[in-house]
Amino acid sequence: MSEDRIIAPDATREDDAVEASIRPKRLDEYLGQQPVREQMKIYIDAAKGRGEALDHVLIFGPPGLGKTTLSHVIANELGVNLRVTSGPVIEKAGDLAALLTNLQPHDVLFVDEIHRLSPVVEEVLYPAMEDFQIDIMIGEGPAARSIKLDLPPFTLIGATTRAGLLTAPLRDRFGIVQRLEFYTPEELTKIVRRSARILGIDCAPEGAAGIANRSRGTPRIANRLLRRVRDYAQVKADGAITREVADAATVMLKIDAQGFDELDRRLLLTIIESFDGGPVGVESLAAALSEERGTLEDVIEPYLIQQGFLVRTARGRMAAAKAYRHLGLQPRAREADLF
Ligand SMILES: Nc1ncnc2c1ncn2[C@@H]1O[C@H](COP(=O)(O)OP(=O)(O)OP(=O)(O)O)[C@@H](O)[C@H]1O
Ligand SMILES: [Mg+2]
Repeated sequence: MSEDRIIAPDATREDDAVEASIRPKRLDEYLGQQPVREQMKIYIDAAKGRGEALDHVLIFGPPGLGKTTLSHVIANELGVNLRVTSGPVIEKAGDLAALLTNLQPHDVLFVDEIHRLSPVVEEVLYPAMEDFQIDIMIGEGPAARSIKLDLPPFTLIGATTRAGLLTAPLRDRFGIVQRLEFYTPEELTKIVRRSARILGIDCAPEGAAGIANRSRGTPRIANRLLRRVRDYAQVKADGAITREVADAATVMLKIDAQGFDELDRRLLLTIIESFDGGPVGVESLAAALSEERGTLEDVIEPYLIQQGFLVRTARGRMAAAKAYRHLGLQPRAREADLF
């Protein structure tokens, strides 16, 4: 299996280093996401049974939920090569053509951040996905001519943090669309225990649960927290991760019982204190927090919304009554009634 190295924006160097050992390789190691797993198993078995390439797959969901991992798992289960690239890396139509013409039949081409493909490159992708053909221009000026190339049947897997960022014609060309959801604490507990086992970390079930509860529903955060709590256990305790050690370590890391960090709390507090509870537009909120709008929308908000602390309305973001209570504040009558 050959693959190029990818570094996701939110994955640190250390994440990448341990990634290789703990990243699930088979579908039965891919924990949680039950509907996605069940469906993908059927589609994969069916494609293999017919001896065809799997239909193109679009995977979307917030950072760290397992989009890249799932694409590796799919290629492994299909028993084919995985070629990895990303939207911003493919600058010219020729770059994409080179990637596509080098594929073996039934290979998977994984395009991370597929919403960031340039329009010119996207145009080349349409016939490639639909008819396994590309039109490329040879030469320049009056001598330029277009030639049609046949491609081997392949599977494109596209990943994006939000499906809404994709153009409609691109989205329509994916036969399989999977949306990843935040993981439950039980699912994350299983993931933490599996990672601890692989990394040789002594972690009690309650310790794993303590870590899972504070991981914002996200496996990448759970695995990262596990390593930080291990450090704490090694220096401040006897190396074993118990519930007490997990609690004490996460307090040190300023992660609260909800799994919120300082930025989460600052966002809620800003809406409440600077914008009177909202509604406040995302641009104003991003400016007040000195954060990028994209970071707010992709990384911070989804979990706060899913947990019912933040509400997205037509007129902007509002803090829910839960947010006031969590911060030890009194909800106004309006929030108390509404949410
Ligand atoms: N279903 C799962 N079961 C077990 N571990 C998982 C699962 N999904 C993800 N992980 C772990 O979480 C880490 C992060 O997952 P991954 O890199 O696939 O996220 P991503 O959705 O591609 O994030 P990004 O949007 O930043 O690219 C992986 O290294 C993997 O170990
Ligand atoms: Mg990824």
